[in-house]
Amino acid sequence: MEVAGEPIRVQSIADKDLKVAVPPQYIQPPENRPSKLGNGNATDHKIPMIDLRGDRDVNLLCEEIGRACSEWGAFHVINHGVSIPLLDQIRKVGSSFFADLSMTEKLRYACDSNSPASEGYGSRMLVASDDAVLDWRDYFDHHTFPLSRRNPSRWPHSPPNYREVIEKYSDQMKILAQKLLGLISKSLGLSSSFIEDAMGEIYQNITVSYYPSCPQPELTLGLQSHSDMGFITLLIQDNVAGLQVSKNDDWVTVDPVSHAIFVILGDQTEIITNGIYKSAVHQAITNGNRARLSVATFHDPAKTVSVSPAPSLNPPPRYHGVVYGDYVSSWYTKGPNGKRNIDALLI
Ligand SMILES: O=C(O)CCC(=O)C(=O)O
Ligand SMILES: [Fe+2]
Repeated sequence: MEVAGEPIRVQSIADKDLKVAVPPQYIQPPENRPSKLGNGNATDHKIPMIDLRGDRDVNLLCEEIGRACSEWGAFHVINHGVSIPLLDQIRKVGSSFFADLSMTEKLRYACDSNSPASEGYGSRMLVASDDAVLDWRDYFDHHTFPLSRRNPSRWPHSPPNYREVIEKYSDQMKILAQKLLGLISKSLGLSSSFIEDAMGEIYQNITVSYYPSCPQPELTLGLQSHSDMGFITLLIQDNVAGLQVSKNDDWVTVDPVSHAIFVILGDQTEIITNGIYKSAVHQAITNGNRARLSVATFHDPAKTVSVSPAPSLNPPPRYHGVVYGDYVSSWYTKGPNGKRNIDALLI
C-alpha cells in the first residue's frame, strides 16, 4: 500500500489511535481468518522436539528426523550448537530496531518495494496486485550469504551491536543448516552431502519480522498461509505465540521455546525428496495485546540452479524440475496461497 509515494508500515497504522478497527485492506476473507485468537496461550506440545547433542546415535537421530520430516515438515531442535545468548541478542537487537527507532529513522533503510525480497525495511511481501489482502507485519530482510551479498553498511546502525549480532548469527545458522541438510539426506539413504551438492552455493537471507499488536486479531493474519520457497528455514520467535503449522487440515500453534530453533522444510526439499518429505504450510496470527517478533533464516540455492527429484527416491518422479529463479518469480507474482506454487509442479 503506497499513499502519495509514502511507503506505509503496519507499525505506523498500529501506533495511531486505531484501537477499534483495522483498515479494510488488512481484513482477511472469512475462510482465511484465524481459528484461534492470538492470545499467546494457544500452544501445542505435539510438534517433534529433536535433541542434536553430539553423543547421540546417528541412526536413531536420522530416524527421528525422518519421522518429523514426513509427518510434519517441521520440528524443534535443541542442543543445536548455536549459542543461546546469541539467540537472545538477535531477538533484542531486532526488537530494538522496531521499537526504539522513529519511523523516519527506520525508513532510511526502506527496501525497494518494486523488487521482491529486496534488502531492508519493508511491509509488503508480494510485488504487485493491489487487491491482495495485506499482512499485519513489518520486516527487515538481510542478505547474508554468499559473502559477496553481505553488506552490513545497509543494515541498522542502531543499536550499536546490531550488525555484529546479525553477522555472528548468520554464520552459526549456516553451519546448523548444513548439519541438518546432511542429516535429512542421510535419513533417506542418500549421501550426507546430497542435498547440499544439489543446492550448490548457499544463499542465506535473514528476515526479522515484527507484528505490531492488532486491534482485530480475529480478522487479520500477520503472515498469510504459505510454504517457504527454498530448502530449509530456521526460525526463532520471542515469547508471544503466533506461528502456526498446518496439520491434518488444522492449525497447530508452535510453542515458543526460547532455547530451541524451529526447523521448517521448504518447497525445494519437497521436490528433491520426491515428496517423501513435505514442505510445511504455515502462517502467523496476530495478537490483540502484544507485538510479536520472529527471526527466520532462509537457505536457498542460486537463482540459476535447477532442482528435480533425486532419481533414487520412489521413482517415477512426481514433480517437474524447476529453475529456482523461475520458482521465486512465480511465487512473488501469484502469491503463495498455501502450496499453490509447488502443487503446480506435480506430474
Ligand atoms: O513470524 C513467523 O513466525 C513466521 C515467519 C515466516 O513464516 C516467514 O518469514 O516465512
Ligand atoms: Fe515462512
